[in-house]
Amino acid sequence: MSSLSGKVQTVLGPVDPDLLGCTMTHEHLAVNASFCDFPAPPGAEPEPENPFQMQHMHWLRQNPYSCRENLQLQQETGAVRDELLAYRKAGGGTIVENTTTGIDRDLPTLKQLAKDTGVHIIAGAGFYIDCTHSDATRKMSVEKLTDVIVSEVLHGADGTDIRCGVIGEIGTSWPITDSETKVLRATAHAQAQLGCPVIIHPGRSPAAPAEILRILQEAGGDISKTVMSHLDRTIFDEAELLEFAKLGSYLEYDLFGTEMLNYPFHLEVDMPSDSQRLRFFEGFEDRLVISHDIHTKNRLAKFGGHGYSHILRNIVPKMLTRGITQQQVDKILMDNPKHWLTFK
Ligand SMILES: CCC(=O)NCCS(=O)(=O)O
Repeated sequence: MSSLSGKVQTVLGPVDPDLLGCTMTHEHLAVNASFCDFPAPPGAEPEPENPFQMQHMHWLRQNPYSCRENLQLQQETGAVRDELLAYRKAGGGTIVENTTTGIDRDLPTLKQLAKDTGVHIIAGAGFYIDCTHSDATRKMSVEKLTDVIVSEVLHGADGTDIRCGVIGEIGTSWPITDSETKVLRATAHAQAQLGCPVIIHPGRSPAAPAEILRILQEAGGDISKTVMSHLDRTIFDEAELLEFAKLGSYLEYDLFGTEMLNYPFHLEVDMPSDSQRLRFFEGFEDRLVISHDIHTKNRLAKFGGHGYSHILRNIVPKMLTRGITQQQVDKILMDNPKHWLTFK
């Protein structure tokens, strides 16, 4: 195991896990989400000419991926800084920033944001979904990919000495591609060396999460230190969720604040509302983590969105009125992230 054992690695260096406080396990503070560009679904109104105006807020919320400018979150560092200050005021302590290679990870900006706001920021190592892999990434062997990931954690990434504290979000499509399979195996090998946390973006099929865990496990990964993201758009059947939970990963509901009629990437999916998300929680609090996965401008407070404090300000009170106890809330927001993020 590495010298990071018993610590959490932030962009400002290793910290004692007890310092993390409330943690959002899946956010983006600076990401270029152009790869998400998607035409509005059949029947939707056309894109307004000047979309960031009050009268177009509803259109943007319903069609966030059909407006290219909306996908440039990396242009909004000032607004993100203000939001992180508000997040601290609302009781937030830590944010896991899930931007990996292929979607414009910006470690110097993350480091500056952490210094300016006092929020602990944990950066992600590794590679996103296949369509963002470069030719060089595709050509790498599992061994080479492992070396790159290990180096991003131990020495720093993107030509900086800023170190990543988690592997992921590692992106997969459905079906999982050859290049993604190699990255998953490399992720498992790197995790076995480092004893570090891993977080996965599954493809959009209920079969994807279990298949990913199978590949990781076969390659020596530690499922108990792995988060499966985006379950709120992936597994809807209660029995299927129960079966998946038995595999032992953390279960992540990370699209809080996303309420849209047509989920363009999979029109068969009915995106749950925030209230409906809470219905999946019963009995899982020992393995649950939650977040917003903000990756578009319209979700920032500056553009009329819910911002990074939505869970702390609005969802926690709703959890309490739905019979989730304060002790369970603390597990979900503090204890589970802390245990996941601590190096073995
Ligand atoms: C970069 C963030 C991202 O792509 N999130 C996608 C979320 S989901 O729509 O696939 O659930």
